Amino acid sequence: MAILFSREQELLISVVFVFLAFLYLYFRSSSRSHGQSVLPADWPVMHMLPGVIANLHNAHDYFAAILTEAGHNFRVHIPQRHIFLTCDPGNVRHIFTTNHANFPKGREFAAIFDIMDGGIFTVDGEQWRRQRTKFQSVLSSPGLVSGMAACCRDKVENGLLPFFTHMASTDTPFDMQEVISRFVFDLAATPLFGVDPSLLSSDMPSMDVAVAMDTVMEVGFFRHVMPATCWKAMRRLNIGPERKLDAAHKVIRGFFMEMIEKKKINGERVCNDGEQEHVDVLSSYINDPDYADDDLLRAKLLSLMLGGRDTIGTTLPWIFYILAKNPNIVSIIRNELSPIASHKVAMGKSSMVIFEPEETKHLVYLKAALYETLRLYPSAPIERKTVATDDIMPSGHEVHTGDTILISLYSMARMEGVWGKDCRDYNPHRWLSEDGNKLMYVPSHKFLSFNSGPRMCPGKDIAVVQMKTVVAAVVWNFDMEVVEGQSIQPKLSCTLQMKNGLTMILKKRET
Ligand code: HEM
Repeated sequence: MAILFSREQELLISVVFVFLAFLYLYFRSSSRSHGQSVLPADWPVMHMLPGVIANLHNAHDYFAAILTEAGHNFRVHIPQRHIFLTCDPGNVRHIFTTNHANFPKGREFAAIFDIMDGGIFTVDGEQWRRQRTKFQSVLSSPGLVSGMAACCRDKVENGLLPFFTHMASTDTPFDMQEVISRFVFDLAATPLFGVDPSLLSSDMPSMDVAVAMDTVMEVGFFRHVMPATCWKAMRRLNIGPERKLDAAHKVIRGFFMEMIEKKKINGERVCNDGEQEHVDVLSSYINDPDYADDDLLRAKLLSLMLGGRDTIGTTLPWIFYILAKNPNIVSIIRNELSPIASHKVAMGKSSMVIFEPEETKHLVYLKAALYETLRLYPSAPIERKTVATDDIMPSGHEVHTGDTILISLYSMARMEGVWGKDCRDYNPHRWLSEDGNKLMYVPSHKFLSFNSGPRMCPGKDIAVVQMKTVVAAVVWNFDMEVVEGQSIQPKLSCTLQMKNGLTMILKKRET
């Protein structure tokens, strides 16, 4: 009886939320005047939830507007939750480094990403430490990182460039985000399983697993914003986004179980980049007693797959979009690539120039352009932490046990107080030393795109190598154009994918 009553109550809460959100939208659209405060009103019962929901379609810019007006920190009060929203670098250093033990991800975070529960992204404390140590030892194994770099180079030469050449020769517009999504799926899965799923191939197979992974991030965003009782009620009733997520979970589970079963039958396989063979990551995990449980193994592998796939897959379309709009920056990148390319052409290599990972290592401007993209368009635009015990932030704000802290990376990039008056401009020069020969040191609590402190991204170096390989090859061999009339905006998701994709036309360059 008690359980029934609780479900009815949860459903009622959901209906009331939706009703109030619509009501608020209606009044807002007819009442907001220019110059009015963007800070959400604190209503009885619903507190700030109606204001937050009314601006959800534009959440990241809305948070940036709030934090600009409020001075880098703001308390968001919604039913059942106290949220401290910040983009203050001093607070970030405190949360991620100085007092990081007091700011775990927390159980609610694990519940939100239940398909990954037990994987490195959702656990804290000793469980996290063990997985981090394991992953770092796998990454440090001789040949794995160079194998990942080599696999990327190989896929650029045999997958991405032939596809682009075909589209360019027929003047056909295509969705760059979808093509990159196929490419990074293969890029992340090949070293993980030792098998190339070949999503980027001429027959363009179904992307249902990649789409299911995107759904986890989209519904994850919804769960972050909604009071837990609301999304849990929807999950029990299997309605709305929760219904979509349930279907996505089934697809993901099926894919990972298939890969694990194949591995058990076929034993250790290798990722072959044509010249050398490299042992895959799954082979290093499959006989480890910490990973004996299949569900846990799946959750842990999914975390690694998302770590490599979603991040690079989100960043590359943004950089192509920005470069297509900034021909002057493309020219500077080409000037930097030119000595390497001329050498290759003089050696009589094919008309399509591929830059080896070793060759792009020292290219400073290319790296500055990548970092500038990640600054303005961080692949994880929001980080979330929980407060373990009462604390006082360097900004003077008090936070209390159980509070949620949301750190808006997207907003931090848009704060004049952090990045200067031109913070909203795309300007790779801000990363360069005066003589332009070196990259300036920027602390990770200010440039948080790869996280900061003990949980800093362990894949950063390999990610930069891979992205440089892709961007150098595309920029050198093609001119890029964004098809007019598109609305380019972030999707409502935990990653900063583009909502409507990115339709582009490429033209082969005569070099
Ligand atoms: C553009 C590329 C990348 C970006 C921007 C990026 C960013 C991040 C961020 C922000 C986190 C913290 C996430 C959180 O705890 O909420 C993270 C963690 C992590 N990343 Fe990356 N990442 C990138 C590429 C990669 C790659 C290629 C790999 C794998 C080779 C990887 C593996 C991981 C892992 C395992 C963690 C968890 C670390 C921990 O919790 O201790 N990342 N990354």
